[in-house]
Amino acid sequence: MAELSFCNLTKRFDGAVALDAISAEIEAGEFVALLGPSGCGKTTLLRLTAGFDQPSAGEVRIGGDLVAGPGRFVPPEAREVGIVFQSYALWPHKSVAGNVSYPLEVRRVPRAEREARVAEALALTGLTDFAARMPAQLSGGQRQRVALARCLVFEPRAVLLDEPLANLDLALRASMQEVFSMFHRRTSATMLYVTHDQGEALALADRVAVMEAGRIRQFAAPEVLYREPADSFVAGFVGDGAVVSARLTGRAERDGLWLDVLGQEVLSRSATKAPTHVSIRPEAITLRDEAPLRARVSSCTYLGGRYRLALDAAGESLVAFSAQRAAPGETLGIELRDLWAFRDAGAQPVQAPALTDA
Ligand SMILES: Nc1ncnc2c1ncn2[C@@H]1O[C@H](COP(=O)(O)OP(=O)(O)OP(=O)(O)O)[C@@H](O)[C@H]1O
Repeated sequence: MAELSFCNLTKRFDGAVALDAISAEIEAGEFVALLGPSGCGKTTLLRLTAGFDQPSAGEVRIGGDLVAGPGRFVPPEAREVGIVFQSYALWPHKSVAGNVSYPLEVRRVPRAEREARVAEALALTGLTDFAARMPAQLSGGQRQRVALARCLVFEPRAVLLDEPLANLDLALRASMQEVFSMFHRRTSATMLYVTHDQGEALALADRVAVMEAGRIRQFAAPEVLYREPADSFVAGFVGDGAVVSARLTGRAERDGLWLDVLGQEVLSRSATKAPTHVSIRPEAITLRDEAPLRARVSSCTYLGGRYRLALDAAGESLVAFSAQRAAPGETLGIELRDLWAFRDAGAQPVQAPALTDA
């Protein structure tokens, strides 16, 4: 049974739709990221799950129990979910151990058990040596670990995290990502993690829900989002690369469709027989001097170990990787392979005229 489930979940603020009939299921122990641009409804979905807001329509279930829906609303304190905010929200006058112990005191857990569980939670988050410190004496990363320890100590059914790393610098974000991963592996907690940072979502989550304008555009494993984006929005928002229009040549094979892409006939993977666009990831472009498709280098950036080339080819902007530096203005030959084709809502598939051997 799904641990968290949303059915036609809708939230309107003064008539404006923030969440538009979302349905999704999250399995016990899954780490799910909600990814999307500012204002797409990520925090609203988290707040409805926590019980800080009531839905305008639809249902939220936790562990199969209806916690919000027609005629029913379970308040946040009775939902048994842990929440980690960007702002840490620690008690400033309690020590680290005091903060972590608090949820157990509220639940009237006996002292000996409380002390054992606090020690365990501090050990799991690497805070044992900081037990007696006050929050003001900690770094941002350490404070966030206290917030995590405080939420795992009462063994919640699910942990909700709202941009927990947004206040930390880049190096600390990377090391805290490892703390979250380790925490998830060791506790098998169900986690719902809000971020607008695609790197964070792809690195941490088992599955990512890509949201836009109150809807989920695609809910899939990171590798699937990258290799098989459902539409132009997902292809553009997740990972590097380009989206260009494609035309059917009418030829199909067991492992794909032949499409006219930038004037070349390219075998493409697809889930639909009538695609309108292709996603061209940098790995799908091979540089080859004698290739007939010509591309002009518009910029070259060193990434460490390889170069990222921004290219113009047949009026489209592409991205390729190269082992060698290239000069802006230089012309290169490129080959396309292993493209992913999809149909964009509203776009009509087009049949290409027969390609001639140029
Ligand atoms: N209390 C509120 N009153 C009115 N409108 C609200 C309220 N809370 C959110 N909204 C609106 O609902 C929409 C979704 O907001 P939400 O905070 O869920 O987005 P988000 O994806 O979390 O964005 P961000 O990444 O900027 O935090 C936005 O248009 C926002 O302005």
